[in-house]
Amino acid sequence: MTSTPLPLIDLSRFRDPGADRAAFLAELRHAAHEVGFFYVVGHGVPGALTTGIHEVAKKFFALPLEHRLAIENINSPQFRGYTRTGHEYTGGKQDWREQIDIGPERAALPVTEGAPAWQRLIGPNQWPEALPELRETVLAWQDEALRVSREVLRALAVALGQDEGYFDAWFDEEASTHVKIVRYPGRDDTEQGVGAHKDYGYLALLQQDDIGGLQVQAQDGGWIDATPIPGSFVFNIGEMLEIATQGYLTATRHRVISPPAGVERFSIPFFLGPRLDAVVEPLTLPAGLAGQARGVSEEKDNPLHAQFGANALVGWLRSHPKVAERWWADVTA
Ligand SMILES: O=C(O)CCC(=O)C(=O)O
Ligand SMILES: [Fe+2]
Repeated sequence: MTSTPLPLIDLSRFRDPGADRAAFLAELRHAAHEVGFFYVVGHGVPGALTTGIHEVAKKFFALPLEHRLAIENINSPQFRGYTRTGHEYTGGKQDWREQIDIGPERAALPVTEGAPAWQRLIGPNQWPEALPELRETVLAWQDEALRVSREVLRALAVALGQDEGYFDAWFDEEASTHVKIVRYPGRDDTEQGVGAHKDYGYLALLQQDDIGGLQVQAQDGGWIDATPIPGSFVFNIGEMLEIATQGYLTATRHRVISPPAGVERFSIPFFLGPRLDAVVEPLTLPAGLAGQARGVSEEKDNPLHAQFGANALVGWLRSHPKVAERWWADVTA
């Protein structure tokens, strides 16, 4: 275990005419290239909203199991809704967390012959009737998480020598957003809260409480604690940015160690990806950076797909075998 702290980026410096923009961009580029994980402050998200979603998350997981199961994800071909503790798998091993998955609210498309399988990821969410305030709080938080992540992505585009709007072309109305509301119950027997993995979109933003447990893999293979910093979000690079930059940025592996027995941890990750139909192309890096691109990682158990819908679908199928078995047997076969 290493205790090197992750870099901290003050995002307000990106638009501040009084700030040293070149220094800001160099720091951001360094954080994203060297570590792939960094804290973001100066994001402008009201404290009332971050506190509000934490409170509503606590209320949801305190509901009787039958109310949580009323929105179980097994009802949803789109993997939306509630996952019970122990029903999610990472690296082939059971994770120890319960969660709600929420995506863009859309009607499911009619299934047509020859349509790509990932189209079936488009569809409605499941919201708990027993806790109506969850929906409005999550939607308000999701708007802010989207705003902040797109701002980070614009700053990254500039730091990579592109126009600020470079990535905007990959969004339109179909921007892929995904919110998870997670509770890690404490345990002492094994440590996997969520196993080591990479995130598959462009960027992930994480709101975590003050318990800790998130760890980031350093380039030397050691694990760095992403110790909670109040008022910050933790950001990390996903696989689509690794593909877009040919490994100048890499999707960094991370995991969560379960809190000890009797302690619970809440976290709210938000994933920003391109449109499901986007095929992410390599961007042209400035000469000074291109030489530092490490190439796209080739792992037997996790081949990366430039077609985002396919990449996302593989991730869902791997994590939720019960939903896969019920709704996706034709694809997994
Ligand atoms: O809960 C956390 O701290 C991280 C969760 C995570 O990495 C994920 O859900 O992809
Ligand atoms: Fe993750």
